[in-house]
Formats: sequence, structure tokens, C-alpha cells
Amino acid sequence: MERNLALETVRVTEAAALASSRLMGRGDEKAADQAAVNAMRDALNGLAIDGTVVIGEGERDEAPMLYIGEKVGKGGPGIDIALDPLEGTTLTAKGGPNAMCVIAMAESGNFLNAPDTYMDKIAVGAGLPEGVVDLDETVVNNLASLAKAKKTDISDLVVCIMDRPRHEEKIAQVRECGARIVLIGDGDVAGALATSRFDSGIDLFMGAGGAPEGVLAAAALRCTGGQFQGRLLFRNDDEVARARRWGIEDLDRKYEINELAKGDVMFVATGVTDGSLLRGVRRYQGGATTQSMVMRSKTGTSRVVDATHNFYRKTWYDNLGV
Ligand SMILES: O=P(O)(O)OC[C@H]1O[C@](O)(COP(=O)(O)O)[C@@H](O)[C@@H]1O
Repeated sequence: MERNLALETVRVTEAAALASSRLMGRGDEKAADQAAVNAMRDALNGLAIDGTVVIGEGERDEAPMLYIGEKVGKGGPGIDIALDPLEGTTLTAKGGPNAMCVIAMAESGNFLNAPDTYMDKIAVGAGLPEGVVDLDETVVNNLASLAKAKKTDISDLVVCIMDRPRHEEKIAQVRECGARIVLIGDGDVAGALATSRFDSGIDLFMGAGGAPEGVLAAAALRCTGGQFQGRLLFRNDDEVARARRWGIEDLDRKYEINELAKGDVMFVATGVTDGSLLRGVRRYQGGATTQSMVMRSKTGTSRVVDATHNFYRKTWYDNLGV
């Protein structure tokens, strides 16, 4: 993959963030998502790649744009793309924290073709012994092992979990062990990635969220050197059939990070609303500022890109709905 590609791709997530930011707090999730999708697709088609969306807005019959299998780009190397045009549609509609526009890229065949089901996930940041936590371990064992590795007490640890009824038992177990918790309303890519940020205050992420978001989080943690495991969860026969359509035979398989996102992976995200990882879009007359992160697994380089956009000069932005 071209090393410049990640830096080119930041234009794509910037465009999506600028477009959806117009709808922040407007209470319309669908419109915010659609704005991000339109802008992301247009901008993706300007990249010199022969891109295929492998994690996208859904299957072709349910997603008119950026559907799984859609070809994007104006020609170039064959690249698989995992994307979430707006990770946190509800967050954006409510003006809540951590909404962002996300893309990961790898050479063809390197992302798990995750169906649109749930995934049980566990993640920690870089610099810890391999296997320090494990999806199949109990909450108490994982916390004890992590505390030991970090040379701290369990009561010092902070666990990020999505605030959902399905996590009641997990939350109770964490509390019983004496660890602290940050409950998030949405946006578990940011939740998992926060484990890799020293200043985020998050030591461990666990719980079930979207499987496509699991692949995106794995791609991000491949870049940071963090650890991630996931297992698909199925609620009904239709979801099982979906998984089988994507060639998934072993439904109970625990996926290691390298099985979710392998090879040379790039991860790019632009903040829509303010969050622990990125500042959200600031709009003013004739322009806006954005903040993005650009990371690559091969080199481990992580960049923060602060951009000022001049809408008077970038007149093509009009067509993107920015
Ligand atoms: O809301 P649910 O059904 O618990 O799903 C959890 C998933 O939804 C999200 O919170 C937000 O997803 P959207 O980007 O589709 O709004 C994800 O981060 C998470 O993986």
C-alpha cells in the first residue's frame, strides 16, 4: 500500500465529518448519517485506488450507497475498505461525545467479512504482555491479570463498557471486584481505542457491540499495538444465515486481532463531536476546523491532523454537502 494513502484518506473522513457536523444536535440520526455517507462516497471516489467496501453500510439491497461489495476510487492498487461514515449517529443527533467518521484500509482479503451482527469484545492498550486479558476469562481474572501487569490495584483500573441492559451482569461483576467504570452511550470504536491512549484514563474495554465496529477497532489497535479479541454473537437464524453468506463456518470462533484485520492496515478517523480522542468540528462563517487521527500498522506512526477549511476557496465542498 502507498504510504501516502492514509494521508490522502484523511480528506475523506474530513469531508464526512464536515457534512454530518451540520446536523449535530438536530435530532435526526438518519439525516446525519446520510450526509456523512454522501460526502464520504464522493470523496472516496477521488482517491487513486481500486477500492472495495468490505465493511460498509450494509448489504446491497438495504444500503443504496457504500454497501458491502461496492467499488470506489478512480483506479489504482486493489484496496479493501472498512468504513463507518458516522460512528455514533445518535451521539451526533444529540450532540453527545465521541462521534467520528472512520475508515480503515488494507490490501485485498485482510479484513474479516464481519456480518452486521453483534460481537463480544475485549481490548487493552499497548505495552502489555500478550494475552494479559482474554475473552474466555472471567471478569475477576482479567482484572487481576491486568492490575498485575500494570503494577497497580484493581481499584485503580477503569473499564469502559457500553451502557446497555445486556451488560448488567458484567457491570455488576466489575463493580464487585472494586474496579471503576466509564459507561458509554454509543461509539465503541472510540471506547476500545481509548485503551491505547495514555491520557484517556481507560484501561480496559469490554462488552458486546456491532461486529463491523469490532473490525474497525481491531484495525485501529493493530496500529497502536494494543490487544483485541472478538466473538460474533447471533440473535436469530437470519443473522446466522448472514454470517454463512460471508463464508463464516465456525460461529463460535474467538477471533484474534490479526484475524480481524491483518497485514499492513491504515486507520483514519475525524471527530464530529468533541471526544476523548478527537476534537469535534468547529464551524464558523466561511469555514470550519477538523481534527483527525491517521495511523498505520506497518510503521506504528500515529498522526493528529488539525485542519482549517476555507469554504470560499474549496468550492467543490458545496457538492459534498459540507
Ligand atoms: O446500540 P447497540 O444496538 O447496542 O449497538 C452498538 C453499536 O452502536 C454504536 O454505538 C453506534 O453505531 P452507529 O454508528 O450505527 O450509530 C456502535 O459504536 C456500537 O458498536
